[in-house]
Amino acid sequence: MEDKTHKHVANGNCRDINIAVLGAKNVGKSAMIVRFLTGRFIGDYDPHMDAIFDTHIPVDGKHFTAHIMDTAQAQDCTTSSDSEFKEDPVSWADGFLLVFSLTDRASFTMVREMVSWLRTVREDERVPILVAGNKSDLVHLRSVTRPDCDTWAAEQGLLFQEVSASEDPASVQRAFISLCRHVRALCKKREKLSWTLQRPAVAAKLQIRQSLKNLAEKKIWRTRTSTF
Ligand SMILES: Nc1nc2c(ncn2[C@@H]2O[C@H](COP(=O)(O)OP(=O)(O)OP(=O)(O)O)[C@@H](O)[C@H]2O)c(=O)[nH]1
Repeated sequence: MEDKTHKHVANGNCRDINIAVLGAKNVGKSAMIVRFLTGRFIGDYDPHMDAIFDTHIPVDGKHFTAHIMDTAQAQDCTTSSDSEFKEDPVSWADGFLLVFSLTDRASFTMVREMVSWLRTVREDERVPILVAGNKSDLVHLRSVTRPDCDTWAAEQGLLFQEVSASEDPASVQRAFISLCRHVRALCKKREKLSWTLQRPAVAAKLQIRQSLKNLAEKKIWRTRTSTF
């Protein structure tokens, strides 16, 4: 755990990615993080564990550092103004892994509320979100169906994956990597846009366009006032 105060990639650093893992209690947030970081499934996790873990991972052939925040304390982050985190996960994160349990319908409802809420509170509405339905191994206890998840995810334009932290390590790996890839793609897009806007020719063009717009507005205003 190194630097907890670095800025998210929206501020221009595509080599570091902040991921906040959110969801209801007992859905397997810590289990997924531990599985991703260590490859192991322990079974029981300290429910009061809240931390940021750093790991180096490759995405599309390039290595970068992912900072992963386990929000064990935030049972409902939408009302966590008294959160014990040093960092507010909502403004800190570049991407969100929202976890629910496929055996717990209420946790699915909470994740759906979280998506709407995140899109309201984050200025960049298209903040990357991946929803993971965990505990897919507990087939006999399942209460959230695949069509339920797929339909909702498609409506919302969200990435969705079923995972099992206990039985399917590759599914957990895929979920994290896929979210990181999405964050990086967005970061690269922003980087390219800001580079383009800084080019003198583009800046001059934008300035001319703005001047023409101002002139046109002035002209409309004059025409309107001269009719009185
Ligand atoms: N069968 C099964 N059990 C799981 C899976 N993932 C986690 N669990 C179990 O679910 C329980 C809760 O896991 P945690 O990782 O502590 O859940 P959490 O969301 O971090 O919980 P809080 O810290 O209370 O917010 C533990 O008993 C885990 O062993 C899974 O994929 N399959």
